[in-house]
Amino acid sequence: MRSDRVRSVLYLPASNARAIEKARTLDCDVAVLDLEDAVAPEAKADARDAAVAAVRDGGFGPRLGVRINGLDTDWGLDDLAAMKAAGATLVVAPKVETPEAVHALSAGLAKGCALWAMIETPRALMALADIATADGALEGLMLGVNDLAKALGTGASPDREPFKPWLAMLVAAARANGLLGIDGVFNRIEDAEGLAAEALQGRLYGFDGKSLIHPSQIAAANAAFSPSEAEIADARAIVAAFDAPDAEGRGAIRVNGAMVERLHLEQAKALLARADRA
Ligand SMILES: CC(C)(COP(=O)(O)OP(=O)(O)OC[C@H]1O[C@@H](n2cnc3c(N)ncnc32)[C@H](O)[C@@H]1OP(=O)(O)O)[C@@H](O)C(=O)NCCC(=O)NCCSC(=O)C[C@H](O)C(=O)O
Ligand SMILES: [Mg+2]
Repeated sequence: MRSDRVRSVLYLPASNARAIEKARTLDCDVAVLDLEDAVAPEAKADARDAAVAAVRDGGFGPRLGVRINGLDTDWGLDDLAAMKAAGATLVVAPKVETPEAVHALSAGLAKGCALWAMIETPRALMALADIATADGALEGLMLGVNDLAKALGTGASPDREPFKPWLAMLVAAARANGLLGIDGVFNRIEDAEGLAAEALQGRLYGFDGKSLIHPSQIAAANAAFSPSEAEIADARAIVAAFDAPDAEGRGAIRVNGAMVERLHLEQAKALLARADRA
């Protein structure tokens, strides 16, 4: 059965045999073999073969995806056909800008294969609502912060100030259409503190998980996107308070000094269910 747990989504170049082997041993929720920007043009065909072999051989954690090249490149259509033939169950498409692109990609996938569309150009930001409602095989939206920073001309900022509108918009588009929302990568491999803060920021904005580029980043993403002990304790207190006899017939009660309504009870139960699954 497919897992919807996407706390940690680790990219690795499909041209890197050692990384593919290593990914089979890692605790990421999703491994994404990259055929696009992490693979040089002269290595594209071999990388595609390696991705096909990896899909066929399996042995990865809960989910394995493949990021293909854009359909407007020399490699995209062959990548898509190869993934269909190999039986890939998740394809990530870079630089999706229109609902028509979602339809074209969906038409090239095997039945049951999910599609994640990368939002990483200004045109995609302007067409986000149309892309998110395109349906087809679309299961998730992924933010591509490197391409987006380049195209928008944004500067570096510790708190991702220039990205905040797009973080919120992507999550809203995902939630409005029952899609997964995956935050972008954090490039500074050695900055563990910065990664932890950015992963928590993504969680705060409502993302389901974070894109990663190195095995050392997995634990921080898994922690940030799992319910914390404090959240579990709060959720249990809300459930217990609504179970108490004096809450009967009441829509709003006081728990630990705050107003809590039945919508919070639903949230609390959902969080506890997630904690149980973790
Ligand atoms: C960034 C890297 C090139 C760094 O490589 P390197 O310095 O060689 O790594 P290490 O020596 O620290 O590696 C230690 C061991 O871990 C394995 N490893 C490294 N990275 C990965 C990985 N991503 N997945 C699996 N395993 C990995 C090494 O093989 C070592 O193993 P061992 O031999 O057992 O010690 C490199 O990390 C890397 O290539 N990362 C992924 C790059 C990538 O895929 N980029 C594409 C997506 S990023 C992007 O731009 C998203 C979006 O499009 C946007 O626009 O934002
Ligand atoms: Mg990109």
